[in-house]
Amino acid sequence: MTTESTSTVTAKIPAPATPYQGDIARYWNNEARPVNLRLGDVDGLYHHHYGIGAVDHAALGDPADSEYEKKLIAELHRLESAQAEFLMDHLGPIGSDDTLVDAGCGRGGSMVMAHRRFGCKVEGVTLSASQADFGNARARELRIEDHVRSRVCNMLDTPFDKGSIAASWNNESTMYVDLHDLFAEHSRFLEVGGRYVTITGCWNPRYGQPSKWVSQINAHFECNIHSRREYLRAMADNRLVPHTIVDLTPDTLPYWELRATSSLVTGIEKAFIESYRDGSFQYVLIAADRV
Ligand SMILES: C[S@@+](CC[C@H](N)C(=O)[O-])C[C@H]1O[C@@H](n2cnc3c(N)ncnc32)[C@H](O)[C@@H]1O
Ligand SMILES: CC(C)=CCC/C(C)=C/COP(=O)(O)OP(=O)(O)O
Ligand SMILES: [Mg+2]
Repeated sequence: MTTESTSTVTAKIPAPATPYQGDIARYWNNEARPVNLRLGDVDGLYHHHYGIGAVDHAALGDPADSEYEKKLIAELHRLESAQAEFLMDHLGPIGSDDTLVDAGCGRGGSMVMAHRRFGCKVEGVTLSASQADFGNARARELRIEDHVRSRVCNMLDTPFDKGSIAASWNNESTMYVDLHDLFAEHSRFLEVGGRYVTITGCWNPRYGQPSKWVSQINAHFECNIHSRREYLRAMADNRLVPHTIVDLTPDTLPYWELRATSSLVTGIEKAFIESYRDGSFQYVLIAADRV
């Protein structure tokens, strides 16, 4: 929907902090998978996360119908937006004067949703200049650029003042960073009493070690999935006290099972489905209070 390639915010792009961050910037600068763009085209909210909730089979109708694929795309998108709404349900009371931070903001779909829901400012950071440009162009189209801004910035080293942010989140973006470094930074810019929320995939310590499926997901996305144990330990070490933990694994499986039947498959569907089924991988929400 938006293809502008320049923006005032991203005009000066900082050098990557590490060679790995350079790899991740390149990865997301070059990403243009139909499974993300065609879903975003449904209503202009572009996500890079997965979905939760029951599939509405009545809305999908008959697979033999010529409109079925279009309905399937709309249904996958509805489940992805439901995931972002569920994350936002856990941010606590947010007023229009507050500022939120989306750490690893992708193309900015969640930022638009948060602004629409709370009327607040939302600051997003991504390593990818194309993503930041895309998000800023979308915000201009929606005339919300005074409230919603993406910038190219390392989430481990942000410009936000100490204690200045009411709530922050990572939506499927924690697997690219060291969790101690990440939570130290959220803890620094969050106000005391503020809320931190993540939805993430993590390997399950009860399984033992990362399964072959988890290793496949890491290789596919060039990321490094952490264990559930690591999240809780790193939060505890950084004044983030878990308030709510929800195992979303059963809620995300219908999304994956539906996606696996679509024309937009990317080849990673089997690894998610098998690892969620064998218990080696979990999809979780963790909401924590900054104390
Ligand atoms: C899977 S996408 C998730 C995007 C978004 N949260 C969403 O839900 O649509 C991962 C994002 O993390 C970002 N990312 C990874 N490492 C980062 C870092 N060190 N600093 C800032 N962003 C980072 C990538 O640039 C990308 O935008
Ligand atoms: C839960 C885990 C382990 C997530 C890894 C991070 C990631 C790449 C998320 C989805 O991005 P995307 O929407 O660009 O991926 P896809 O193209 O597969 O939809
Ligand atoms: Mg996607």
